[in-house]
Amino acid sequence: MRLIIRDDAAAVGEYIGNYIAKRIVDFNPTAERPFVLGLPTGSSPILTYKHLIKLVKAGKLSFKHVVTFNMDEYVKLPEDHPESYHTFMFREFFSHIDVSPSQVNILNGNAKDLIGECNAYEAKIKSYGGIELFLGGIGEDGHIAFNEPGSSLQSRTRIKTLAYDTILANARFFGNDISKVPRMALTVGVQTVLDSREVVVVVTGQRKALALSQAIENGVNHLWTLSALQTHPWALIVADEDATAELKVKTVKYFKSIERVQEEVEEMHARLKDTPAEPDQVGSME
Ligand SMILES: N[C@@H]1[C@@H](O)[C@H](O)[C@@H](COP(=O)(O)O)O[C@@H]1O
Repeated sequence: MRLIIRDDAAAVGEYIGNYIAKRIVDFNPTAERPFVLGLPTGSSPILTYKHLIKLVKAGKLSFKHVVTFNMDEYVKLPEDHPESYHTFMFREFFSHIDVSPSQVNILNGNAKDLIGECNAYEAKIKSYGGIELFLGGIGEDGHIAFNEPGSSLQSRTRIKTLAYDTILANARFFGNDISKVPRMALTVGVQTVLDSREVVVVVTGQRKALALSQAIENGVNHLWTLSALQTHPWALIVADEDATAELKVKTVKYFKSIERVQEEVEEMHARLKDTPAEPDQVGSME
């Protein structure tokens, strides 16, 4: 796992936006071979979405051949409710980029057969050959998507009852009236996230500091479901300084030092690419 630390939430959004854009551009998606991107809601990814929108508007990025799968949706909240995740995604992201709604997948929390809806979602992800990159956020209790504390780390898309902490945290979106916050949601499972080829998680603000330290400094633990990321071969957490408040100095120093080494390696690769090889060097450069 890698941890990248930036000064503030805006710098985190810019970093992740550029990171995802590079992945999509390098993948060179086509209609037959689309880039499959998993996406979250919440306030944390908004600055990433804003940066991606900027890149699309500047003509540097296109979502024409990107297929998206959202992490979760409330159960029995009308799709056009201002706080449904359908409304959120179109308001904050999809309506500003060149993605066709037919390429957008969001769980239907109003489906008659909720279990069937969840199974069909997993099957649809598989039909695309899995998710290339899953972007996620975390709750204050360390949940990823709506995989609340105690969730199976092998869970797949299913119905989940929300933890009281999550209901309290999300009441701010429902006029601070907890009675208006849905009690259940459909969510991808921890294993659904782990199955993607790459996972990138945005963690910003001091209120996420405890969750971040539990997720990376202690063992894999179902009470902090983000910690399952420790078992993923290609996971990246991008945090702001505030979110590192509970980390050990040693942890922060370690991840900052490997970021510097990584940068040096990338610079070296870029230099090698830019320097035309002498004929007698060609063999050794392959
Ligand atoms: N289901 C979502 C999560 O996917 C999100 O990560 C979390 C954090 O939200 P915020 O980024 O607003 O703190 O909120 C909800 O619980």
